[in-house]
Amino acid sequence: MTAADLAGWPGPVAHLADVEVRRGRRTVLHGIDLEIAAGETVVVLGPNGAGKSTLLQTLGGILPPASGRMGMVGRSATVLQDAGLARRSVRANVELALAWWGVPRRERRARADAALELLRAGHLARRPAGALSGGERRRVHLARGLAVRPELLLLDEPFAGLDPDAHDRLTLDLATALREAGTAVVVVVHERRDAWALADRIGVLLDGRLAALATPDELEVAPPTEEVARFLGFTGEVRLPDGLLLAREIDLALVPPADRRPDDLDARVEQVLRREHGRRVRVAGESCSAWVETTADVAAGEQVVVRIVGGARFPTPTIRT
Ligand SMILES: Nc1ncnc2c1ncn2[C@@H]1O[C@H](COP(=O)(O)OP(=O)(O)OP(=O)(O)O)[C@@H](O)[C@H]1O
Repeated sequence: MTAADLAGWPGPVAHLADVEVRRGRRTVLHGIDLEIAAGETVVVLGPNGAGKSTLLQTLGGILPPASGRMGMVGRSATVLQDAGLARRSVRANVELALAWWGVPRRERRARADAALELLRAGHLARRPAGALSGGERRRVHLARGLAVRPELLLLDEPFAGLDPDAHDRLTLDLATALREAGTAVVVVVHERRDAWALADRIGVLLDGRLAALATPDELEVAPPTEEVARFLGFTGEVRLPDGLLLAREIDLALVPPADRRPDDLDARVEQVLRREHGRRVRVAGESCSAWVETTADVAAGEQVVVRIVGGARFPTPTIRT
């Protein structure tokens, strides 16, 4: 099936239903339910060893499920972060991929150039592939993946190993390129901010299970479980009369004691870490233990007043010590 056959097709480009995947005798993915809609970007986040690469390999048809159902419309293309390039020009490398995918010779050059442009790598077309920086090489790989116009593009850690500026630029350019190309994509990333920058939906993979699958807005407001919330950075804990609040640094604020309200919390500053702007302050009190982002000039040992301005609420308290 080709992309043309998909026009007007309402269903997902790929779906997994109750899929289990084994590696050797170990089950590394359990009960995975996932549908990827045409044009959608699904970002997969999870700690090391959670099964992210295994999920990509399953979607790519490399690792068949041991049980469950899996369906795919058309073809998938996988872009590995450290795959090699042929010792030819950048454009020739993209054209090679197109040839391999059966694209007629007369179409290859225009499609290669368009894909390179999409990744802001048009100026690299005539460069030898061996003479690229890490960030440039990554763009060429991604252009190659987009040029073949797969029904589903699979990206495994596209930003790994880039310096912070190259990382930020590529995140932005990839988000734009994916929107313009309209290709359905599943991307594994390590950093939460990349997930938020790219995703239509985010899947959180914990210990081989899809512990959450939701839009960035939904996940930010209401992570489904404590485990997911903690993984997403809601690591501060506040004991409430009716449950537990898990909080990110920005969900709590230090307020001047004179402004104290009845719901505010008393705490003591335990640690102060400078950052480029402001400070991260570790506070602990009778009912809270958390990091708070602040511009206030506080020192370890000081008593402070903490206000709750966000966070995720859970009914059953399970404070860890
Ligand atoms: N070839 C293999 N044979 C057996 N077990 C494997 C193999 N590759 C991975 N595993 C195991 O499967 C589990 C999932 O690995 P996977 O590489 O999918 O995780 P990941 O989330 O991509 O991790 P990372 O973030 O470290 O890349 C891990 O426990 C890993 O040890």
